Amino acid sequence: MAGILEKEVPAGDGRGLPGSENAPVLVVDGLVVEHRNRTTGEAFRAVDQVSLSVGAGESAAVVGESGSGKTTLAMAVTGLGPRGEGDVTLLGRSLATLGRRRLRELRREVQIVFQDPHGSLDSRQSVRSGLKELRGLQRERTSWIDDAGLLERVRLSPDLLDRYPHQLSGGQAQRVCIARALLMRPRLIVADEPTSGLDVSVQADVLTLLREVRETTGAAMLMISHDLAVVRSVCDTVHVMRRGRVVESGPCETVFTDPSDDYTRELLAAMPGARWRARR
Ligand SMILES: Nc1ncnc2c1ncn2[C@@H]1O[C@H](COP(=O)(O)OP(=O)(O)OP(=O)(O)O)[C@@H](O)[C@H]1O
Repeated sequence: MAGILEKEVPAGDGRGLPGSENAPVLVVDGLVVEHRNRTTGEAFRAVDQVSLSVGAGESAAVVGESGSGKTTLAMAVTGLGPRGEGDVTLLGRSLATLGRRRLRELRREVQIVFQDPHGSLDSRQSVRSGLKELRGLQRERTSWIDDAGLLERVRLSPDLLDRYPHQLSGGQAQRVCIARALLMRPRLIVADEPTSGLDVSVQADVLTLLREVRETTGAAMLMISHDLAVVRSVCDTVHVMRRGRVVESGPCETVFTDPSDDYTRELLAAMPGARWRARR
């Protein structure tokens, strides 16, 4: 199939920011994030000494069962949740050292695709008016493509531009979310369980699309998932999280075929064989 994304996406404004093509886009070093237990009020480490890095054009996954700290980690590195202690470096800049203005500029380089596409879109806005609002926020950065062309890139008909979120299927809504992320030409895409709210029939298409977006834009991707089959189909490296800690990291092929940690083995054993063994 001829890739709709085959045309190159122009570099984002952030190309001028520190961080060469080969330098890691995201480096997390010894990150600790605490929450308070909702019942007892005691602090506990939801993320405990986590270190990882993702380079341009690479895709890293964080996997683990529910409550292992994946979302807390994603929120900390995107600045949407508590930042915690330890260091998060984005495009060569340590988030802790940046003032509010520089932090806001740097955050433009990051786009997040969430699990619930309908919840991510403003129910009062048509697809077109949502895009218009985004363009209004950053005119220069978003002027590289028109709305119809953008939708075509994510294999949606321009006819959908005048629809409201409730008039879109889950798969269509997630494609709109990916289109909105693509419009901003991010250097880092954080995808938090991007297919788990979708029908199985459209999951593979959305994953393929995410992979194409990453390959075409050269963005780095950090994918959060509990689904090892999803991770294996999209990511280069995987970090297995348990109770806030990374218990195993490595290339997907190695971790999935020859895991060194018992917990990873348990996760793999819990997967239906045909699914996680299925290669790209
Ligand atoms: N705002 C919060 N306040 C208190 N505790 C929290 C908060 N957010 C998350 N937690 C707790 O921190 C731990 C890690 O949660 P987190 O959502 O990061 O895990 P997760 O691996 O993403 O889980 P899931 O896959 O279910 O989303 C859990 O015990 C969770 O209950």
